[in-house]
Amino acid sequence: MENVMIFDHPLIQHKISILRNKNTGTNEFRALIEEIAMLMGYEALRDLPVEDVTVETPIETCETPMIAGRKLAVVPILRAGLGMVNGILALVPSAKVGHIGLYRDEVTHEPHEYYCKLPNPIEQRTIIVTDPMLATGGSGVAAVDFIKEHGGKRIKFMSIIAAPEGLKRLHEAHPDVQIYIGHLDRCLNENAYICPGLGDAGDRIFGTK
Ligand SMILES: O=P(O)(O)OC[C@H]1O[C@H](OP(=O)(O)OP(=O)(O)O)[C@H](O)[C@@H]1O
Ligand SMILES: O=c1cc[nH]c(=O)[nH]1
Ligand SMILES: [Mg+2]
Repeated sequence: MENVMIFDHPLIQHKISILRNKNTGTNEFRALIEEIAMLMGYEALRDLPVEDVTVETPIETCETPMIAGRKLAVVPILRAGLGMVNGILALVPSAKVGHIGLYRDEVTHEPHEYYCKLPNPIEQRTIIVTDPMLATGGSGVAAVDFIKEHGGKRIKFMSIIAAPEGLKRLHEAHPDVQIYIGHLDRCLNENAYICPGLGDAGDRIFGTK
């Protein structure tokens, strides 16, 4: 699938396996989510724009590329996406951070928006949307719809675990969005949870269960 990258790096797979374990506690879970986001971000930011700056080395003056951090925005989908933000900021500390608050209705599984604040203007920025779980894809599609309505153009979407249903839905709704997935799982269950998945990512990151 064009614009879809599914990671097969052993470090990412190893860390995802620890996340899946129901006995992994909140501290370790949170740290792993951040580490995986950083590893995925390293690859997802491969095409980040750079600008030449003048630097004096001990030998001579040269023109050398640096990342224009102000051109990146990280936009987590609350709550669980928040857990990935510091992993990206460790790579690009000067990136701006927006927030989109969405929760899934427990019965219909439809996303409901409760908060949105994006860096302004957003048009010129590369935007990385983070959410560890891409299940039905409803939240991902709604978040990207929203960012596009606000003028966002260069959008990347990063999820640690995806169900085939959610990946297909997001890719079909937004084929221009570059999607990065840590692992593609088997399917959704009757409650729209990912199988085998890792349970409720937000609850596990914030210890709310
Ligand atoms: O692809 P979907 O079917 O839309 O499901 C995925 C969404 O569900 C979870 O959020 P949740 O509603 O549990 O909110 P939370 O992050 O606050 O726990 C998850 O973090 C995604 O945002
Ligand atoms: O498996 C799932 C599906 C949606 N949200 C989660 O946190 N986990
Ligand atoms: Mg949740």
